[in-house]
Amino acid sequence: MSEAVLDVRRLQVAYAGNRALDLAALAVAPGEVVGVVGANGAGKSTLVNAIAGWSRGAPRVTGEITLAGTRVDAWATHQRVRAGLVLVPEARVAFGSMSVDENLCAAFAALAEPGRRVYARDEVYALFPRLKERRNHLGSQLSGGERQMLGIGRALMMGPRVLLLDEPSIGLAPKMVSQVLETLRSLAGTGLAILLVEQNVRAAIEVVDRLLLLERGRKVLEGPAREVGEDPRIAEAYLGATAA
Ligand SMILES: Nc1ncnc2c1ncn2[C@@H]1O[C@H](COP(=O)(O)OP(=O)(O)OP(=O)(O)O)[C@@H](O)[C@H]1O
Repeated sequence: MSEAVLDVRRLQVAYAGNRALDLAALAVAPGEVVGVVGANGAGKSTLVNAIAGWSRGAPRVTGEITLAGTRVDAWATHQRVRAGLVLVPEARVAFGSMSVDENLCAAFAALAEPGRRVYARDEVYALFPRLKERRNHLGSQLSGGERQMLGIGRALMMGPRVLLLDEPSIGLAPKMVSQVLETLRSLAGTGLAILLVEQNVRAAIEVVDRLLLLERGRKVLEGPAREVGEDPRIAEAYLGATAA
């Protein structure tokens, strides 16, 4: 496997003194899709938010986050985005009162550098023809799946090296879930590194290379998707997720 483009070590996050995450190590290589699963409150969102440098509230975050060989953990969110560490937030539209087209045009335009593909708006439309059909619709009028496509499209226009996604399948119809996840798989085929938080374990197993199970902020299992998928602890998490 090629060298990691995202390398996370000793990442600890606490909210008001309560430890929400304590992760010894996590690495994602170019072209790799790593899935993070776990029950509600396991620390999945906390993990991707801490890597992106974004948070609700004011958690205390310590640890090393290295992007393409450069430490970024002391950087502000926008600096990490400029460097290619881009979070697609959970089912939200950037600008609800702007059209799809305007939302895409408002994406910060990254400089092309080796290891980064900066998508043009029309390339996003080629990837998601549905968004092109809806180009003049307001962000607030989009369905859950269309919002997710718009979020991914905006992220691609920022020239990501690493794409972080927080539950892209949430609220989507099963067909749309597989469409979005398959698109992520094909993006990884172009060399993009993807870290994907997913409650839909069954769908995630279909597209990820490696799966990591978090419990109470700690990694309790990590391995190739198929192997880990057979572990009873994953089945429990999966059943927990479907019962919710
Ligand atoms: N802003 C915050 N302030 C205080 N505690 C928080 C905050 N955000 C998360 N937590 C706590 O940190 C822990 C991890 O939460 P997190 O949202 O990361 O879990 P999750 O695995 O993403 O859960 P879910 O699947 O429900 O989204 C939980 O105990 C949660 O209550």
